[in-house]
Amino acid sequence: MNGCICCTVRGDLVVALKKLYSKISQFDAVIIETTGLADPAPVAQTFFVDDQVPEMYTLDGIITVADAKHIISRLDDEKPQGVENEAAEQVAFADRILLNKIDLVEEAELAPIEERLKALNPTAQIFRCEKSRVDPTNLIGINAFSLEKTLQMDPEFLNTDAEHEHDPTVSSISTKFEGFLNVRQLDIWIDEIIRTMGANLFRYKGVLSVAGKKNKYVFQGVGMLFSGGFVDAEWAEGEKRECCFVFIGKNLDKTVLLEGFMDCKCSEELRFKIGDSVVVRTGMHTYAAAHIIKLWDDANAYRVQLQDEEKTQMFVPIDEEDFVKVPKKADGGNADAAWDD
Ligand SMILES: Nc1nc2c(ncn2[C@@H]2O[C@H](COP(=O)(O)OP(=O)(O)OP(=O)(O)O)[C@@H](O)[C@H]2O)c(=O)[nH]1
Repeated sequence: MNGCICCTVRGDLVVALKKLYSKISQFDAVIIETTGLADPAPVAQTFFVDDQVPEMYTLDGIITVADAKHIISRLDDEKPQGVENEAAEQVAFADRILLNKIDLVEEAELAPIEERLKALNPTAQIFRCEKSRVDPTNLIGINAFSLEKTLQMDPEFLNTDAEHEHDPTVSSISTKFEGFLNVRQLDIWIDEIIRTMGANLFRYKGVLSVAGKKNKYVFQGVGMLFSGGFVDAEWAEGEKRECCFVFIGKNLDKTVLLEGFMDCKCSEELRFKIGDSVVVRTGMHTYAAAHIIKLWDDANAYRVQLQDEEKTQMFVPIDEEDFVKVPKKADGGNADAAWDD
């Protein structure tokens, strides 16, 4: 179910664990992956305070994955009064810590990061890794969770009435629409929001239906690190083409994010056809007369050939007046004149 695993813990999670138990012969263990914003305590508590769950399952261990590039900023986050720092909680509750993405920081930065983690949790073993590649025998079947140790750290651990508050400044925004998106416009937009709000973007991801392309496009990022690309999965015949995204972060400007994403929506139908004479923007203040030679080329709306001696070819990424126009007839296709207004 959607929502916060730590808040719905006495509901959905317990029901799911009990249902799974009836199929226990078909699996070895249950791995619960919380979001980075979950409080681990109530999740772990489930294995001790429910009437039946403790007889069905043993809590083997809590593994926390820390992003080497971002963990210090998350630990330094100032939280509103009464709100726990989730990153600190997750580190403190861990039996094993994967210090992941070590390729994104200098080697010399790792030791101070580990010191910071050890200050919060002196006993958890730390594994430096990339792409979380760690021998699974270090993580599963380790019998590492200790109730005694946990109660020393958090005497209220077994108190089922304890409430926890989430940071109200952290939220998520998601939306989807049916149709197509211009991925070149998305690149421009993502660049801009990374510049303006990147530090507050904890996680963002989406699956997009790109105009002119058969394959699905997946974009995702953490903070200012964005990646996106076509994946090895085509839109199936008859499958509804749609675009969806989610942003999770702090002080999100939901209107800006929604409007920016919707601005990338486009029609697969283009205004011009192959052979049409147009005027295209070639730089900030430069324009040139051209002919359309290809539609939807490498996710760009057009490929055009300029009417210069070299017959230069270029992409026109977006089918909008700012990028490509009908030449003004009176000027006989004078490129500069097309942008006079
Ligand atoms: N450079 C680098 N990137 C990594 C590493 N590990 C994961 N990533 C990238 O980080 C992004 C998030 O990876 P996920 O494994 O989906 O992380 P997650 O936190 O479980 O993501 P969600 O649960 O989907 O929020 C992806 O783009 C990964 O390719 C790493 O060691 N180095």
